[in-house]
Formats: sequence, structure tokens, C-alpha cells
Amino acid sequence: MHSPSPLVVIFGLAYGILIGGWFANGQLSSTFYDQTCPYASCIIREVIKQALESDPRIGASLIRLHFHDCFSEKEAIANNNSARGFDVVDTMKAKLESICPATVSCADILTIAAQQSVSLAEGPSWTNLLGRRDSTTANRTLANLNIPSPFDTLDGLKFKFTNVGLNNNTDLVALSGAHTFGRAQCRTFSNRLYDFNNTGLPDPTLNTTYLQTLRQICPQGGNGSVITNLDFTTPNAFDNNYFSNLLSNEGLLQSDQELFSTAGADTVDIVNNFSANQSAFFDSFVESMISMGNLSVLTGTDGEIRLNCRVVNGNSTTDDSLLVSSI
Ligand code: HEM
Ligand SMILES: [Ca+2]
Repeated sequence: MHSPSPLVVIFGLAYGILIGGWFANGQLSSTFYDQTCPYASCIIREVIKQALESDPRIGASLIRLHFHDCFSEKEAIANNNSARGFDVVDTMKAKLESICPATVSCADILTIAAQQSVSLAEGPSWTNLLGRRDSTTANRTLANLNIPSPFDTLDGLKFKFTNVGLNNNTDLVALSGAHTFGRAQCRTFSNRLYDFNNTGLPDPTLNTTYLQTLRQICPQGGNGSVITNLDFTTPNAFDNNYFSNLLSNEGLLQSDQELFSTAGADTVDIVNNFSANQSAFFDSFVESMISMGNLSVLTGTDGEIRLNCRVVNGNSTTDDSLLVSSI
């Protein structure tokens, strides 16, 4: 028996590494749980439906969890900020564990929950790509660096999106359209109401009637955790009203209104288009959600399938301390 030539060994090794890499970073797939947990999406949808009966905001909270999970650094886990929706994720996880133990990752639960929440709020529907695994580490500091702030300038928002790999403006505008439902606390926008950028005046890009309404909800020096609707026209429906609000200077967050009110910005045309054409918004939203869901995924044998979405397996403390938070 003769030994293979060095060249064959080198090519063999390279091929092995390539294939191995493919498996380690395997592609997500729409049929990932077809054999191992075929009812996963169905179960998650039912839990959301149930929760919506007493909490019309829950779908919005769930899609936000998915967004923060995607934007946090590579090794970060299911992370979140306002901690809303975690009990609902626990319910989903418990049901899935009883039917298909140690099979459906928390990262995929958030992905499916985001998609189902949009569909239950009368938004677009799409096929999830699945097969994510959960990280065994988290880094609050790094995750906070990536998660956009409502006080970011348009350039700052673009930078943060580009930084995670979403480098076209359509992603930024379409994904911001998720603010068509859900709520925000006064502390996230009251900087616009009284003394914007130390001018002693409100944000000039805020509709004056809307300004009066917001001042009543968030009096100066009042409770910063009072909430109001991100989209005051249709607060629970997933539609394109978010964009028509921007056209009438009725975006709630500074980061929302900037997409339309920044002079000469290349996002203005996109806002105009989405405002005029809901299906253009829906199509772009779906495409961008899929791109966002593909960011820094762990697949194959990387990471783990968490048994409890709040903690890394083997960690005995059950609290949100491993979960990253933004504002
Ligand atoms: C463009 C940069 C973004 C900024 C600066 C931003 C900022 C915020 C802020 C400050 C809040 C209110 C949080 C609170 O008061 O507790 C919020 C809520 C929300 N965000 Fe964003 N966000 C951004 C992008 C996104 C994206 C990409 C999505 C999803 C695709 C999203 C979905 C939501 C939803 C649904 C809510 C309401 C959550 C609830 O009612 O519990 N946001 N966002
Ligand atoms: Ca709406």
C-alpha cells in the first residue's frame, strides 16, 4: 500500500475543512424541524394567540426580542431589554420541551414567534428558516454597542445596521416599520417634547397637535416609564401607517422621524414609497426580516439547545442576568 502524495493530502485536508465548515456553519432550512418537531410553529402560534387575548401588545414585544437577539454580538444569547415577553417565551419553551425535548432552540423560538406575531397582527406572512442554536455566552457590553438607540442620528442608525451586516437603507427603513405596533416609554422620546438638543424648544420635526398629545401623556419631569403607542393611528395592527405618520411628522421616536425628516437623506424616497404602497413595505419587510434572522447564527454542533431560554444549560441561577439590555 503506498501513501498518498502530499498534494492529495493537502487537497484532502482543504476539502475536509471546507465540508466540515459547511456542516459546522450549516445553512438554515425551512424543513429543519419537520421530522423532529413538526408542530413547533403551530404551538408557538397558539401560545401567542392565547397571550394576545389579555395582552394586545405581546406580539410587538416578541418581535422586539428577536430583533435584539439578532443584533447582539455573535456569541450573545436570547437577549432583550424591557424584559417583556419572557414569560410567554417560557410557556412556549415548556410546551415544546414536553413534546420534543431538547430539540427547538430558543433562538428559533424567537424567530418563529416574531414571524407569527406579524401574521397574527394582519401583517405579511413568510416561511421561517430554522436550525439556529443557542449561544453559551453573552456579552452585555458588546450587545449594547450594536443595539440602536432612539436618540441616534440617521448616520448613527446606519452605522449600527451596517455594523451587524445589514448594509442597505431599505433594511433600516423596512425594519423600522415594525414600530407600526407596540409601545414606547416616555423616557425614549420625551427629549423631543420640551428642550430638544438644548434649544429650549420641542423637536421642530414633531407635528404640533401630536406634540400636545404627547406632552399630556409625558409631562415634564413626569414618570419616564409611562407608555404610549408607537403608531397612534393603528396601535396593534401591522400595516404601513407608521410611514404615513412620518409624512405628517407624527413619528414617535427621534430615530423614526429622522428617516423622513433628515434633509436630503436617501431614506426619504423609501419612506414615501412604503407610505404609498403597503405591499412594497410588506415585501421589503419580509426580505429584511429574513436577512436579520440570518445574522451571526450558530448552527450544526455549535452552541447548544437551551432547556431554559433564560440561562445557559448547567447554569443554576434563573434570572435575566445573562440577557443583554439596551435602553
Ligand atoms: C432602527 C432602530 C431602532 C430603534 C432606535 C428602536 C428603538 C425602540 C425603542 C426605544 C422602543 C421603546 C422601548 C421602550 O420604551 O421600552 C422600541 C420598541 C419597539 N421596537 Fe424598536 N427600535 C429600532 C428598530 C426596531 C426593529 C428593527 C424592530 C423589529 C423588526 C423593532 C421593533 C420594536 C417593537 C415591535 C417595539 C414595541 C415593543 C413593545 O411594545 O413591547 N424595533 N424600539
Ligand atoms: Ca399600525
